[in-house]
Amino acid sequence: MYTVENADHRVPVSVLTGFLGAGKTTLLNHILTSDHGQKIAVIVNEFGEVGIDNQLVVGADEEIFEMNNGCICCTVRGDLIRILGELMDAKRGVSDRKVDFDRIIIETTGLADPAPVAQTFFVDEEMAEFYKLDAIITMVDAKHAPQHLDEGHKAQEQVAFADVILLNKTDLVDMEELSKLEQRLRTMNPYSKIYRTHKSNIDIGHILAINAFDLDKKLELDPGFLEEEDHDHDDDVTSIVMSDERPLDLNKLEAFFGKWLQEHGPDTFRYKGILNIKGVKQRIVFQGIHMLFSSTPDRDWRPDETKKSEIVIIGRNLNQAWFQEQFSGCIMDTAPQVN
Ligand SMILES: Nc1nc2c(ncn2[C@@H]2O[C@H](COP(=O)(O)OP(=O)(O)OP(=O)(O)O)[C@@H](O)[C@H]2O)c(=O)[nH]1
Repeated sequence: MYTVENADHRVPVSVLTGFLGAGKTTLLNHILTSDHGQKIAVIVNEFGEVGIDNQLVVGADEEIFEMNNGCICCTVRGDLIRILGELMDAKRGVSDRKVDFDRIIIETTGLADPAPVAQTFFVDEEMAEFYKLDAIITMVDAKHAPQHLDEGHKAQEQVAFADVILLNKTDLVDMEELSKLEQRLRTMNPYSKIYRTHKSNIDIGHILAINAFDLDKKLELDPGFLEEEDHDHDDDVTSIVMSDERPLDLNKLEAFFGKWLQEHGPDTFRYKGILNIKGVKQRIVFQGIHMLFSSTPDRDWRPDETKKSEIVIIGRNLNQAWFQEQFSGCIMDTAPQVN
């Protein structure tokens, strides 16, 4: 269980993930050469002996830290924590080395599972106090994505975890293919923002300092998501959206969450929600990654807004009927609340 408070003083971290060759290094170069006026420390994880990516990254002012001996998500997570720890000490001035930076970007290998990387910032208390996970940015290669998604769990997971998806290499496919792919991505992950890019060219404001992990942020679902239909693909990664305006029963909800985490935690990659709980004047916001779950009271419901619970779950082989039944079981048997 984690809570996030006084988020503002912490150093934001962006995690850049994506399929092999999708354009991560191109994006990194775009960020580092843009006129953003920030000092960025970059942690590059290259799978293999030689960190070729390091040589391709431009920008002399930035500090590049390299992790070489394996994939960031498994063997080197300790290495990631070590580097983050060293950077923290260097910024605090408690080590011989002085490095100043305003934010960190971690470029992961195309094979990395984003979950353990994201979890690092919640599980380790010292990390959580110093760093704040800003967003997971996933690069998707418009040309090869359909094949990658058909073939691999990892590609699907990277889409599942994304807060922002950059649909890159738009020059290599026609509009119809692009729209079809975008729809497929949206079905897998309805709450990420999707931008189409060529050569990873994107307004930096769309990807940095977006606070995607902030608990008090309103749940932002793509408004067109529910209306569109394209069920050509049998992706194991899918999403479930549940909502209701009637208040929820807290005790039943706790039982539901208990069962959820115990029985379905490994399958639910990311979830977010806003809850309208009977007798509670604030909105309750919650989110989680697998079994790491947190919920906190947010602002009061405003008199002019409709109180509404809304839950989005992204995961693998989700049992939609089970989730819907459990959620429905938490609804108090009353008419919708009128403000
Ligand atoms: N046609 C086309 N090529 C692109 C685009 N964006 C990047 N590329 C090229 O695609 C290749 C791979 O780009 P990178 O930025 O190295 O991709 P990456 O995700 O860092 O690759 P890995 O580190 O191997 O996973 C390079 O040759 C880029 O110049 C694009 O929008 N269109």
